[in-house]
Amino acid sequence: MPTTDMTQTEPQASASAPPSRWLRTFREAGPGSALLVCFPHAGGGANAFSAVAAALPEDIGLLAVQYPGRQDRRAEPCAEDVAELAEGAAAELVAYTGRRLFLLGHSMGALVAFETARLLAKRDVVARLFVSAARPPSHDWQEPDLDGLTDSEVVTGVRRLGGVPEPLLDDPETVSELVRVLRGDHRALRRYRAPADAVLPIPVTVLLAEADPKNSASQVRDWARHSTAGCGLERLPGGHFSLTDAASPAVPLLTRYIREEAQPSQDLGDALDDGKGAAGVRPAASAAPADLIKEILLAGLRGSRPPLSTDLTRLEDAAREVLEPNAFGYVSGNAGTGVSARNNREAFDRLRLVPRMMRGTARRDMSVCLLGRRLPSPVLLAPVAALGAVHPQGELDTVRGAAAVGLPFILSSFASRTLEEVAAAAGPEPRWFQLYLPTERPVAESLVRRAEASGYTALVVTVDAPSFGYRPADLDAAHSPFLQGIGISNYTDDPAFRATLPPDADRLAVLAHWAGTATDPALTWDDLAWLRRFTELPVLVKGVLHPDDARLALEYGADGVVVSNHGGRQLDGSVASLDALPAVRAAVGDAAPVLLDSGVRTGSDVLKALALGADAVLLGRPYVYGLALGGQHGVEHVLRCLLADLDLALALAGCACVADVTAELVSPPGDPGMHRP
Ligand SMILES: Cc1cc2nc3c(=O)[nH]c(=O)nc-3n(C[C@H](O)[C@H](O)[C@H](O)COP(=O)(O)O)c2cc1C
Repeated sequence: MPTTDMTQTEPQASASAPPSRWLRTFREAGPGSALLVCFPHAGGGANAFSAVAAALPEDIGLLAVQYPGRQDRRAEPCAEDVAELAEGAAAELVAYTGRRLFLLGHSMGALVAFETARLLAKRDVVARLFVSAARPPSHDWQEPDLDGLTDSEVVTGVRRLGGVPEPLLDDPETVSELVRVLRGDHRALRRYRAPADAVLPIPVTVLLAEADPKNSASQVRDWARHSTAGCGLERLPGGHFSLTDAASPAVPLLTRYIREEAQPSQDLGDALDDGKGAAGVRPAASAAPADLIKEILLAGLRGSRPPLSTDLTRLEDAAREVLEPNAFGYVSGNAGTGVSARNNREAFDRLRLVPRMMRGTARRDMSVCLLGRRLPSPVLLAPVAALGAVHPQGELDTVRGAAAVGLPFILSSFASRTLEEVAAAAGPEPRWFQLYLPTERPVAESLVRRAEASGYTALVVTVDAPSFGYRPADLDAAHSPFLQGIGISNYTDDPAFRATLPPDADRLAVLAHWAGTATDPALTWDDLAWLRRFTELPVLVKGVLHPDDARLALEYGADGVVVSNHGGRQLDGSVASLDALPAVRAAVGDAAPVLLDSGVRTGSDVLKALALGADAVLLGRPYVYGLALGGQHGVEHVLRCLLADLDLALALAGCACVADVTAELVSPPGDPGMHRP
């Protein structure tokens, strides 16, 4: 039960601010400066934010919303619903168009701030929404009906959460006022229902206090479903009222976000940069990938840190915090004992690089030519099914993030958005389509024709999944995103697929039919030859580990192969892709491209794969975790980090371009890490 704070002093009236019904100005902070706009909890008033205002640095202004029915608006009745509060605040915030607004809502205030941000979305004034001690709008908050409780029962709830000094709770007048306001606010809160389309185009940061009895990481994770621009979690010490405590532990964090996003000062950027152009927070179009390092460090001087770790191996743990457990199990899970996935990492870790010095690597070219097209770097995004289980914008945010960096996204057959929707989101950037050959040939043909018509420039036929692997993480939870209908969008409206269904098929019948036909355990190489005959698109065969399979793939018409053990998700005890790579490359020769995935996490991993004969690599789970943590921006962050790491690794290894990365780069004979083809 949110509580009130009726003890604090009034904000200073600002000489420049117009008289306002809804907004109290704690500090204007000068024209053009960023403004933090605070929305109080149920029972609370604008003054709840006086400690935050006092602790914020002077370059950030602070306004707090005053709801009717309390403090200087005591004479007015409390609002009937959250929408009324949001409309009041938004109507006055419009006057601040031209400033960068950061909305901060505490407890019930988070819903009001969220609805206010929705109302202001078209005006593009709100840079970020911070929500504290609050469950997502789509959740039932399960607040008690205070009209059915006695005053002393209400006060017991207030005591449990803290936030009101104990002596005030012994004062009958304060208690009666507090209970009146709380009852009014709770009526508005209980009436609130998030609209179905309640998604913001701005990033959201969730502030979660470690000892908040009302909110846990699992209860707040669905905030991610309400933003298309990414959602991150920040932890605070303390309880439900940690944000507004006198110690204000959130202030350094709020300051960092606001300074980073409130139009960085060009002068400062110029002064700090060593004369080669301003280093803003966003990358310059012409910047080398490794310039990301300079950008991050310069932004650090302005008080900001990257929103996600630059160590991509740490994103799995971070994603565990924000993903619903079944979704996390689906993405992170492996086949059986997980040894195949461990083999992948062990193979990368075992191999040693022997860098060369003094080779003039000031300018590097990471581009590669693949299937007749030049790509900016030897990295693609691996096909991953059902990305809608990870983020509401799933494949759309992924392809947008990939397009921002210029890397091709390989769309899975089992996507949660149709291949046409994804093509539209990709714009002119390259995209490939991964095909699971279904039992029904007309369905395969229809999918391929649609991919051709939608501008996909290559097909990746996955052959290591005649059935899904034995994955205890999914089985223990008796969970699969597909059973919820996530990941079958390419089929449900496909005319050839629909033609194979009985006319009266209900949802379950559609799912059962899809599950029984979407992959084909009876496939042989002849099926590849059939595919080859009816499409002009280049075809790569994914999931090859044995050199003879690589030879057969080419013999039956493939244009290249992807060495992969599916990230360790199919056959338990499988050889690592990296260990299988040299023999596959030897079998294929120089005639066709060989790509590799499974276990790639760093720039040095990419270098090792290139040194052992790969033309390019596919990145798997790291970008999926980026998607979970930050939508499109999360994907972009992961890709930019990997490319910066790779660019730097090339320089440090003495390679000016990808062609310079040869078997000579891996450790010499006699070393236990020796892996030359
Ligand atoms: C959740 C998940 C779903 C996947 N879905 C597909 C798929 O639909 N088609 C496919 O060919 N590979 C799929 N893969 C395998 C990836 O394409 C890739 O081979 C693997 O993720 C690489 O390993 P890594 O995650 O260790 O980088 C999936 C992998 C994951 C983690």
